[in-house]
Amino acid sequence: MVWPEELPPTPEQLLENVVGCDGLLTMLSDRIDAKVMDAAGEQLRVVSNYAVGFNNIDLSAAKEHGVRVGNTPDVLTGSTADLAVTLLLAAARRVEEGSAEVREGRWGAWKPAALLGVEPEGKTVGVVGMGRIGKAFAERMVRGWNMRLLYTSRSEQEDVNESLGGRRVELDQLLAESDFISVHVALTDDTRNLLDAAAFEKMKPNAVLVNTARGEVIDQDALVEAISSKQIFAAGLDVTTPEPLPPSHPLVGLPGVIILPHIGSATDTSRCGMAEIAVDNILAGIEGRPLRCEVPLG
Ligand SMILES: NC(=O)c1ccc[n+]([C@@H]2O[C@H](COP(=O)([O-])OP(=O)(O)OC[C@H]3O[C@@H](n4cnc5c(N)ncnc54)[C@H](O)[C@@H]3O)[C@@H](O)[C@H]2O)c1
Ligand SMILES: O=C(O)[C@H](O)CO
Repeated sequence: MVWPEELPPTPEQLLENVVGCDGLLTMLSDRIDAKVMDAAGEQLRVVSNYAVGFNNIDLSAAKEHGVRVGNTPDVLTGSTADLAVTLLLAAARRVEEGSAEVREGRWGAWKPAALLGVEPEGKTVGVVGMGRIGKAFAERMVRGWNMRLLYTSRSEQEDVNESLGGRRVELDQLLAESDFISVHVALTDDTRNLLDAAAFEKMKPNAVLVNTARGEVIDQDALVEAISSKQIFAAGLDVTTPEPLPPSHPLVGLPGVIILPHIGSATDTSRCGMAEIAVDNILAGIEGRPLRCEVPLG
């Protein structure tokens, strides 16, 4: 069956509707854990996530249940890196605030010091998590704006060091020296709330923070405080927790913050590429063939 509603199934609806399925094609709003796998039944062979991130799937439970897991890497790397650049520039140049002034009829006159922003040219960019999207973002910033590159990674990235002049550093150094910080780590137990109040204290007052990874990597209460107290300059977020963020949340409408509805991969090219891989993955899993893109279960 194809879920017919506009909104994703609730956890209860998911449990009811997976019964008897051989494969599940899931989205990041579907939490797939042992309960769901038990409800599906023993014939469940594959969970094919229509996303590169797979933090919504319990991999240990998948291993225990003999269920393979697929994801959709690469085809969305460029589009998501482009959106990180878009957010960086939009936050740095206060596009949201300016646009709101025009829309709401508050724009009085051109003034020399109105809506002053910060420029990336020649500054330092810090990439938190140098995976596929982190690299594509770093390439854009170093080649486009001649930036000095710092990054965190679980291992040294020789190609990044050689081709982009990158330097792998500890997170604290990245936070203290970067003018622009972009988050690209996968969400895991190690990266949840990686950027907390202590991290914001280390950042420069002119820092612009971008997150296109997962909302849970940033402590949002700490971010509200950091922006409100001008501890950092601005933030551009494609991801939040929860999604959608209620309109009453203090981050919504906070000057200096621009929030998008998780559209990093929202281009025809990326979404069609993701669909092809996700369909290939579920068919291969059901038929017992190797998945085109398989998530290792450890
Ligand atoms: N906004 C969107 O629409 C959108 C689109 C695509 C991906 N994403 C998010 O972006 C993430 C990255 O995608 P990708 O294709 O680059 O994946 P990737 O696996 O290539 O990169 C993730 C990187 O995080 C690193 N990492 C994990 N734990 C770490 C830690 N504790 N410290 C430092 N680095 C750590 C990994 O080593 C890896 O290099 C996805 O997991 C997903 O959450 C969001
Ligand atoms: O992980 C992913 O792929 C995104 O969040 C949606 O494209």
